[in-house]
Amino acid sequence: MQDKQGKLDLVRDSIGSYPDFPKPGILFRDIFGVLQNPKASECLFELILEEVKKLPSVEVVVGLDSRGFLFGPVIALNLGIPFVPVRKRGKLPGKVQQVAFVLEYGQDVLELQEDSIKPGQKVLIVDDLLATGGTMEASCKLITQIGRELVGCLAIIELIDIQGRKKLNAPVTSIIQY
Ligand SMILES: O=P(O)(O)OC[C@H]1O[C@H](OP(=O)(O)OP(=O)(O)O)[C@H](O)[C@@H]1O
Ligand SMILES: Nc1ncnc2[nH]cnc12
Repeated sequence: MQDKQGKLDLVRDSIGSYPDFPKPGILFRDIFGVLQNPKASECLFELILEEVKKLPSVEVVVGLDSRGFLFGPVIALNLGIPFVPVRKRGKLPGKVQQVAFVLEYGQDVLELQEDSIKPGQKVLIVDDLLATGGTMEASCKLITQIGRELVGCLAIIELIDIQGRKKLNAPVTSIIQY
């Protein structure tokens, strides 16, 4: 049984770092390095669940396309609550709500199925990484656009210098900070 600092160290040491990917000047933090190491993966999920259980009554976990899908369903399963995806444009069937958001080059659209979250349900948004916060901010807008209550945002990795959390009107939790 490892203590909290031991778990954090193992997870941090397992995150890959790739300079100049996918373009010059970006230091890419690769969460898949953690999932390739079962012990690190176990430690990460323990750390995540410890944080999530501090939040007030989460009733739905929303995961962001695509790396949020690696964590959201496991969190939801552990809490015994539904998992709902936010996807990039054109991937979800049925009636969807849309939010456009600005990326470094150009823009994209995120979508959420309208009937996926019931009125009054409290929502936690989960993604692997918070950088500019553009993706998380657009996802927060989707939740409030359909009139649902956002209780928190969880990013496994937070790039703190970029200050993406300033864009978000909900409590932000992260596990590993760079
Ligand atoms: O805070 P931001 O500046 O918005 O960046 C964070 C987002 O960027 C990455 O996703 P990406 O768009 O690369 O898509 P992917 O998860 O499908 O690889 C990451 O998984 C977050 O979703
Ligand atoms: N530096 C980074 N590493 C991995 N994913 C990212 N998404 C946005 N910035 C990123």
